[in-house]
Amino acid sequence: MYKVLTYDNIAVTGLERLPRDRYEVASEIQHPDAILLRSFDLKGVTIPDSVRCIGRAGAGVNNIPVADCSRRGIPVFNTPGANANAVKEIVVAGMLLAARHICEAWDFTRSLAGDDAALAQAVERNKKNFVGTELAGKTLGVLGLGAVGVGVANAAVSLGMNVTGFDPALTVERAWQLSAAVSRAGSTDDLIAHADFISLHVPLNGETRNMIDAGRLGSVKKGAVLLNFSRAGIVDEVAVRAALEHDRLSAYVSDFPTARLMGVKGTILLPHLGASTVEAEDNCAVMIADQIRDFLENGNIRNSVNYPTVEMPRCHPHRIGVANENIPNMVSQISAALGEAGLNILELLNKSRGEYAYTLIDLDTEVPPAVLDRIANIRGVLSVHPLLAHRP
Ligand SMILES: NC(=O)C1=CN([C@@H]2O[C@H](COP(=O)(O)OP(=O)(O)OC[C@H]3O[C@@H](n4cnc5c(N)ncnc54)[C@H](O)[C@@H]3O)[C@@H](O)[C@H]2O)C=CC1
Ligand SMILES: O=C(O)CCC(=O)C(=O)O
Repeated sequence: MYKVLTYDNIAVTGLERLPRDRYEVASEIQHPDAILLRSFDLKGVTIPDSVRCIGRAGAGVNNIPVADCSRRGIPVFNTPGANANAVKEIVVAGMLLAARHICEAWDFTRSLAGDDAALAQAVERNKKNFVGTELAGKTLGVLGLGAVGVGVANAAVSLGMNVTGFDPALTVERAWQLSAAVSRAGSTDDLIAHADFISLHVPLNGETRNMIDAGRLGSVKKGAVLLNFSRAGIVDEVAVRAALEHDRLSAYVSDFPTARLMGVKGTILLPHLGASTVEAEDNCAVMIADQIRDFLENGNIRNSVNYPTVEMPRCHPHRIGVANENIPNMVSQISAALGEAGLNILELLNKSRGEYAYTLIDLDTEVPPAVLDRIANIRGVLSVHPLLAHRP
């Protein structure tokens, strides 16, 4: 049986892709082969030696110690684009909440009492306090044109907004998806200085932490709206608070409430709801379950954030997967260990990505444990796993 340890709620539709006669899936389990999670912070957890892969049902992997996993030969998978539509829709909602003062207006309405005539009178007398602005004709700046950013940019174009975007590593695939009406900002600073609405869609990493800081907030258009459905750490919240208090920003719409921003005028804080739709949860769970299953059973790697894509059709019963450092002589040493044991290689696929590489090898017979040990002890080999067509 394969053992899968889950953190967070993973949609049943996805878990059902792991057949119960071959997979034990539980939130408490000894010696797991795989870990399946959403936003649970795995950084403070000791990952057992038995773990062969980690699956993130979602996009962001800042909750996973990816560098450590890489060094241990553990691929980390995510589900690119699987929840992007859900986030796109909530960002549009966020712009409307801010532009039309819907939260304050709703609070006001809920405070009313009386008969219909009294309600109508209070409504008509007070609605002037909630006059908003329309999105059409305003400029939206989208920072990060990945799965979510492109969706947000295109939706805003269809709402009549002028949209500008910036992404120094825009992929060809995303460029094809992006509306031709979206203009290219010259830089992050350029985007921030000219937008009425600024929406952040970059991953949280060393480069993006606190990228929206006091300096940048000092250059926003007065009364701009900042939307953060990416991660709290992308903004310097002390600077955001000051920008709200000095009316530099009229609103900060964020999916990540933090103590410093609670109750601050102009904040609209949501409980990390971006991907919380039935559709997104199903999409992410199905995609990640399929990916970890294909890895555990066939060694195939698809949508890993730290190892190369390596996919080889399964035509032979005996296969091993080897993760190794991307250094000279690895494949020759691995094939020598197999050859010297009298094992014949039928197919071999080796791919590298940065400092790491991964090799799939199909053989004519099963690889004995002593040979697996010998491969595991080659300097630079990080993990080696037999991939049985049918695990007992
Ligand atoms: N609130 C929620 O529930 C959700 C939040 N997210 C967050 O949104 C982020 C983006 O998600 P996706 O669009 O699916 O990821 P993605 O990987 O498709 O797109 C991220 C884009 O950001 C770009 N980028 C990276 N550094 C940049 C920089 N310094 N300046 C400009 N662009 C930069 C990348 O080139 C890439 O195109 C995730 O990393 C996650 O943190 C994602 C899904 C749900
Ligand atoms: O699983 C969730 O609800 C959070 C989704 C998210 O933040 C992501 O995909 O990066």
